[in-house]
Amino acid sequence: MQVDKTKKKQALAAMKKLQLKEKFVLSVLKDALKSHTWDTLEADNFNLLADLAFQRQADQEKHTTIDSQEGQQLYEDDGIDALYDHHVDARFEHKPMRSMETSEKRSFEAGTSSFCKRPKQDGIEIGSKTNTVADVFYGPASEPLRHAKFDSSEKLELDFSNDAAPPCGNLPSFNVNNSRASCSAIKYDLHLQNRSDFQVKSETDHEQDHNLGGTANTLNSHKPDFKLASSGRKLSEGDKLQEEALAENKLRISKDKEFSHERELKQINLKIEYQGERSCQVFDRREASCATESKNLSLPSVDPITDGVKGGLVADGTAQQDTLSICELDCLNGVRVKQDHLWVPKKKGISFDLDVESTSRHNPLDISRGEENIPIPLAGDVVGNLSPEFYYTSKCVIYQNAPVTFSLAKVPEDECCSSCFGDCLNSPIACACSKETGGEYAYNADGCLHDWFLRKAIKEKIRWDVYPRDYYCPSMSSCPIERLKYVRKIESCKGHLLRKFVKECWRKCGCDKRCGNRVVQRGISRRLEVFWAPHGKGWGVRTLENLPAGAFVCEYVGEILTHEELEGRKMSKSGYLKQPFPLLLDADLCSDHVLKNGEPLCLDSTHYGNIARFINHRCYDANVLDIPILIESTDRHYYHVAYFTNRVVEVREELTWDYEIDFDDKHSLKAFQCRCGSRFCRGRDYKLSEIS
Ligand SMILES: C[S@@+](CC[C@H](N)C(=O)[O-])C[C@H]1O[C@@H](n2cnc3c(N)ncnc32)[C@H](O)[C@@H]1O
Repeated sequence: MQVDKTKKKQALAAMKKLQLKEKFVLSVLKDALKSHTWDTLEADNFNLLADLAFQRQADQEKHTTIDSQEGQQLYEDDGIDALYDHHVDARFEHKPMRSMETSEKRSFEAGTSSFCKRPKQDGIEIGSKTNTVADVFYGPASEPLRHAKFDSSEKLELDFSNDAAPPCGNLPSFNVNNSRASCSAIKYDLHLQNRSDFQVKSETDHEQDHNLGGTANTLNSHKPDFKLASSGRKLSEGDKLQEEALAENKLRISKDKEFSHERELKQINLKIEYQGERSCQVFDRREASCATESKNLSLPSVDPITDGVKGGLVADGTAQQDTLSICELDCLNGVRVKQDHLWVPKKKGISFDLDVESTSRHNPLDISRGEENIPIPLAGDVVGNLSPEFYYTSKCVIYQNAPVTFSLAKVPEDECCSSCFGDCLNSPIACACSKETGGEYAYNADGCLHDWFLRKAIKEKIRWDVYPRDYYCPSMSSCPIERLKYVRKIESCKGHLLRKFVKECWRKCGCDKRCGNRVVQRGISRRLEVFWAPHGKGWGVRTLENLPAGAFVCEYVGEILTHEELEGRKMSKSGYLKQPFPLLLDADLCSDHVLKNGEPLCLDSTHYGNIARFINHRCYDANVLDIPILIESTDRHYYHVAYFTNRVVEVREELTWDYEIDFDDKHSLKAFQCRCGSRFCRGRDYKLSEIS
């Protein structure tokens, strides 16, 4: 059957949105047309075609051989294969969700189908490749970062929902461009499309500022958070004007000075002008701040814009200059805001200047301060410090009492490979270090986890998710973790997942440092970046390169604490641990050996940590998995926690990990309003119930 070019183009465009390759789609289309009419294929925005394409993709993937049958046999089949097939599809976002109930199928609309690989939440495509401001300014990550790049014809889609709040909470956010060569200031006019969807059209306005070293700075994704009056509520004068301002596209945000990207001392002048005919207070200034977000981020509720306002603004359109008292604010993230003038220019509404000083100790080009093999940059699309402040360390450090000592004498001869040479992976006989994984190395020659190991580890987690009760701690109410909790009623332990460990070769082994069985100890080798994550999650981590499944991302590094010490920390400071997440080293807690108080350990990256402290949580279908790694000893009560990708992860995708939060546990300090966006989100009900 002949299909005209336009139709074919439409089909390809729709499939492209689902990240299906053109060649692949053409071949599916060719076969599909043998048994289906064009009309059925194109109905519901190519629903059937998408279905067939994903079916074909799934069939092809089924035929992919698992690379080590012997290794797989290591672990006897535990009967959860069916579950695995069901859930792995969900975890592997890039696979079709074939196992979904038909009733779950929503009508397909390119990019929103239930078969769409990227789940959506509230209409926001997670990890989507729409033009974010950062994308437009910096281009795709494969291009050198931090070059001002802006196509004034581009329309930027900015998300003014609760998502892209600047780290400094109350401050407008702006880009810092580290390129010293170019210099441009960009003015935006905000255009109101509808109440929840703004679009920002740009007008480039190149201004050279040689006085400040020619450093470029672009005002970016300003999140005014101008709340429109909710329907049903009587509009105040301010609300009305605010709505009017937005509706009339009269709001202009610009900055009029360049500044140096070095964070020690920075002066930024931002101007927000209302360009309507009517002057006076255009919007409630408190509402112009990111107040909602600041609550989530535990930022001070002080509003630098509103605080200190002296006197009111005139309502009759005549000019009046108003001065703010100096308001200095130390946001938790270290940004200090100094504001000394708020003035109302004649006829043109309001305008104000903010001077921002940053006091961060982190170098945005490498927050690791050279601790890692490769720099860990802080994405340049927002200004703000990493909060709360911490010291970057690439190796775990003992806080005080943790009984962790390593010595060569403690490593038994049969638990190392002193007679090995070079690369153990090339040795015809697997060395003693592979005993932990049944005589097979967990890593392949590319330094990634073998598929068989990865799949087992994923299954392990799924089993845990589905049958947590199978994992009750044998010691139940005497669980060493529960015993330490400062709650009146000691609850019986909800269980600890007994994990499969990987043992790496180490100093007592005869092999080379480059031996293939030494991956985690060699440190980060992939290009990663800390960025301001979408959907109000705060900072996050994304990859700047495509990662295969099983790739080592980073280790979770922090202070090694005893449980008593951790509980003490929790008690000592209200709100402590709200940001970084302490991690229990409980991968072997349920074995026969019952640990005494003080023995169970945990890692806390609040004060000392590495990039892992920025990895955000995602319920269930996160793309990285934590694997316990033994390096210096085979004593499982202290081990390294390493993150590996559990599927292919694309460049610029956010890396997420399932914190295994018990959202039902109201005592848990860990609980937060989950904004992971996963369709399997466990925290959503919690969130809704908490809000209502
Ligand atoms: C380990 S830190 C991750 C880095 C953190 N976003 C930051 O800005 O430092 C964990 C904290 O991040 C936030 N977070 C992580 N995942 C989240 C999610 N799915 N939804 C909402 N907040 C999240 C929570 O505040 C949590 O306590």
